Amino acid sequence: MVLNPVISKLAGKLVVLASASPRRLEILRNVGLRFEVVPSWFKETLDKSLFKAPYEYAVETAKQKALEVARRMPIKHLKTPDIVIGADTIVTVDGLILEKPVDKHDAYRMLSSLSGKEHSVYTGVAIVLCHEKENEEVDYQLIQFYEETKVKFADLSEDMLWEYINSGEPMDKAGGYGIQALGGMLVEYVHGDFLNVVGFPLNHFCKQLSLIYNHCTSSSDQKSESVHLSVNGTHPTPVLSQPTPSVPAQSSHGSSSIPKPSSSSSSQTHHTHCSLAHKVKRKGSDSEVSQSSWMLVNSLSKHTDGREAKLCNSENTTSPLITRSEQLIERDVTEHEDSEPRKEDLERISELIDGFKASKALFTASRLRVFDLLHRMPGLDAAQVGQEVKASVKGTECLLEACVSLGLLKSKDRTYENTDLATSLLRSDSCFSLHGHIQHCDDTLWPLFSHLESAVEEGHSQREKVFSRKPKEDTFHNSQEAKLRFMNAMHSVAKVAGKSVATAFDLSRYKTACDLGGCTGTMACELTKAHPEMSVTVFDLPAVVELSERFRPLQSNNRVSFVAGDFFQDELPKADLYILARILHDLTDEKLHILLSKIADVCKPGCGLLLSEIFLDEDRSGPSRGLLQALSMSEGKQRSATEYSLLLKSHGFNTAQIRHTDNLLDAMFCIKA
Ligand SMILES: O=c1[nH]cc([C@@H]2O[C@H](COP(=O)(O)OP(=O)(O)OP(=O)(O)O)[C@@H](O)[C@H]2O)c(=O)[nH]1
Repeated sequence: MVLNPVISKLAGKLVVLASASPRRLEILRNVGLRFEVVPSWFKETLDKSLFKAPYEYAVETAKQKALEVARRMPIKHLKTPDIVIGADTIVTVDGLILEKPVDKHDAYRMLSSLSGKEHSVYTGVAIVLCHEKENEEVDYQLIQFYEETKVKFADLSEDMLWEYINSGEPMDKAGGYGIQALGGMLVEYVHGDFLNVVGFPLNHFCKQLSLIYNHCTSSSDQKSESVHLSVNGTHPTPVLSQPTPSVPAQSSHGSSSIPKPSSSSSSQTHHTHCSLAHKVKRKGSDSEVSQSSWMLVNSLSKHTDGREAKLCNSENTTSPLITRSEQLIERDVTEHEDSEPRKEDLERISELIDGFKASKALFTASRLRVFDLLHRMPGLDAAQVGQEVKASVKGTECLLEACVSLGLLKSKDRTYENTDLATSLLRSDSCFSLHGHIQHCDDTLWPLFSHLESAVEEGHSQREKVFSRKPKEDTFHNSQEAKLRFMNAMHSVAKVAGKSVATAFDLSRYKTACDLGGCTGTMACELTKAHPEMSVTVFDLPAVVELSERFRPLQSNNRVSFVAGDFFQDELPKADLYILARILHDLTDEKLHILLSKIADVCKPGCGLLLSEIFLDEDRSGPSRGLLQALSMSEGKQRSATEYSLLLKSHGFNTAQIRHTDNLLDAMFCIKA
């Protein structure tokens, strides 16, 4: 990229944005940066009174967000990113730090305190460079900075304030406003980087990147300190995990290649303070070293030997760290070709090879209701189980032993009982039973996957061949039993994932919702539980609505009602929030646009859309449950959060928040512009 060559230096690196903010995603995506989004799980609860200046709080929060993801990824995602970017935006006025409002009254408190005044917006940014070493340990280097922008609000009348609050825009935004949208109308002037207010100081970020990749200063100018990461199980915790209040900012920094900020006053157009100081404890010494620098570079290492890693040296304009990692990769390749296979590689491959056997053992035990039986009668031996489930003793014994090895059953003196996992998820009558989903996998997906080779060769689903029915015929043209099985599968997934989706966002402003294709009403029920003032209409095909009566005693709730209809053909029920859970991934592009256009037509500005699907990683490298599902899908396709976001944007819905729930389904909340 000519405009900013440093962006292209990141090509080929695994860059991760540790943020759920759709604005940060858009700002970075717009300049051509390719990255994955892994929102941080760090809770923004640092004690603000520990920080001398507000920007220190923002920088520390950004650092904790980025480090949490940098540490989690090798363990949970089984890959180590090259760079993790974290950010935190705050507003300060009258000595107070304002973050995102928790409810409408909080938004009112914030916005009325900003009315008619100038305030500062700080975004703290942390860039964590991860360097995987030969022994699979990871070195972390940390670069932190912040940007300040001054914003002046006009005087806001009560009517204006409440109209703005009721638009729903303030809720997920620092200080309770979005300068890029309706909130822009409240602003008299902006002094400084506009994008910094929106959530990411792009210009400053690019400067820092070029400092890392292009213009390294000498190692003596750019000191880096080793910080010991104490290893606690698989979650190393840095010694500096607590906020470390800094000494006052210093502006001078040797021969740093980034110009010093000009002295700032409240009327300056660009505030770029970057002097931070942290106290780092050296291994083997109790002395605390204060470091104040234009850019703070800490090398955080899991090593306990106190070795220092330098980011740059004077002879070499590229970071020796990067050169070293490239050398490592080269050597690794040759070593792996010649040497014996590694134990963990063999284990991984065996696990994959045997995966289908494990699935089928689970499906069979589930179909024979082994988990129900052992819940009622724990401590049976193989002969007793065989007798109860009408199966051979020999076969039952093999199945039970296999289930023990898979962690589904426990055995003692050749008798069997359920593990906690089986009790909670595998019994057919447990609250979070996945029994219906497992049966669907066995009845429908298993046969489809045995024709995977032809599906891949021919590029389309093998449903017709496998179930001898025309592709246009869907599940609901089949027997009552098939319909019920399908509904059971949907029901069980919605039971397990429903609460995470329903509670992912503050939807309290919406009083009427409509769950399109809401099946048995499980998600609707979870939404009414999470939002006591909300009523939800489940809109689904007449056959589904009729059969859903069988599930109703499970979720008796007078705020959930059912309307029969076809969302492609019939008028949609009126609502101010529409829910699309596990619908879009299964539709062709054409159907998808028909449906989204229909929703957009009935939505007024401010109406919400709650989307729930599996969101693929931005580079489509996972999660495998999403990618494996795609192998048996008939019409649609799996998408990343960004792809869904752009799709919805093309129908006038702006993404307000995205949640990777860590449950079976992720969630996205959009607002009609
Ligand atoms: O004018 C605007 N001001 C601020 C925003 C958005 O506000 C949030 C700030 O919150 P935070 O920094 O905590 O980030 P989160 O959204 O919670 O995401 P993380 O996962 O990174 O914690 C941020 O989204 C700004 O974009 C705005 O949109 N306009």
